[in-house]
Amino acid sequence: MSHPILKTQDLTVRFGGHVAVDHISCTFNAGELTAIVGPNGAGKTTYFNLISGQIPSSEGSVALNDRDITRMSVAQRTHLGIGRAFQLTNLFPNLSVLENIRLVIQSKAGRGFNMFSMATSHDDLTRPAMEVVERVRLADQADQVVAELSHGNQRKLEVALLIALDPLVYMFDEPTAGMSVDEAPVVLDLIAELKHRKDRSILLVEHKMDVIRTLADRIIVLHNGALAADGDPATVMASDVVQEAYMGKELEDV
Ligand SMILES: Nc1ncnc2c1ncn2[C@@H]1O[C@H](COP(=O)(O)OP(=O)(O)OP(=O)(O)O)[C@@H](O)[C@H]1O
Repeated sequence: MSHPILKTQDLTVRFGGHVAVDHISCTFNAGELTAIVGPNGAGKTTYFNLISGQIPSSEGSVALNDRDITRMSVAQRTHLGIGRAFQLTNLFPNLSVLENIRLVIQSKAGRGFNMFSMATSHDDLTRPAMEVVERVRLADQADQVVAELSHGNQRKLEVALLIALDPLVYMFDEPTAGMSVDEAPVVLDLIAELKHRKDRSILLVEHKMDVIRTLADRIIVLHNGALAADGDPATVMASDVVQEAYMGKELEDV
């Protein structure tokens, strides 16, 4: 049964006189992938930043499994189960793909986040890390230093790190941006696989209509920082608010 995992209540942030996120109250359920859409400047990234703790809110609250996390740091939120892809990238650009994933697994296992404690004998960490590497089809790059990866493979690594972390709330911000048509399906398949985890909630900021159509169970629309629509994809996409909000803007295919 789907249950609420993440809740924002009247979540608001002001930059000077500008209200970038305006009293957004929304609940995100387990087993649900919610696409967050809206025109440029609508507040999508800022809403993400408030949920993951990148910026403090001016008003309102964020709760994870009914626990108030509004004043917690990014690290505390990550520990409790908020997982945002980019937070984890380039942790150690001079370490290999496998080593980076192993560090996340090590930290998740409660053994601290200490790269100096790494040793090849840590088979119990290397094996699950290698499984993740294979799952995201980075096996050929497992020993490659992260800084030298192609853009597409760096994006795959973002997803890999998140899978290794296995948070309660997966947050993806345009996960296939800048990827080639050959590379994007791997990432989309991985996100689709995550949907089988019925005890997790997935949030996805996305402009590409085909991606939304394939993955979303629900769409919320932000407009001028406020929640303008919320519902199943077919209903929301056909709504006046979406048609008016975009009017030939960047949401592809509307
Ligand atoms: N740190 C900041 N200081 C001042 N204004 C900001 C700051 N961050 C965001 N804004 C403003 O808040 C509004 C929302 O921006 P945000 O980046 O969240 O929109 P978005 O929906 O993610 O847009 P895009 O699709 O272009 O990424 C914009 O008007 C932006 O200029």
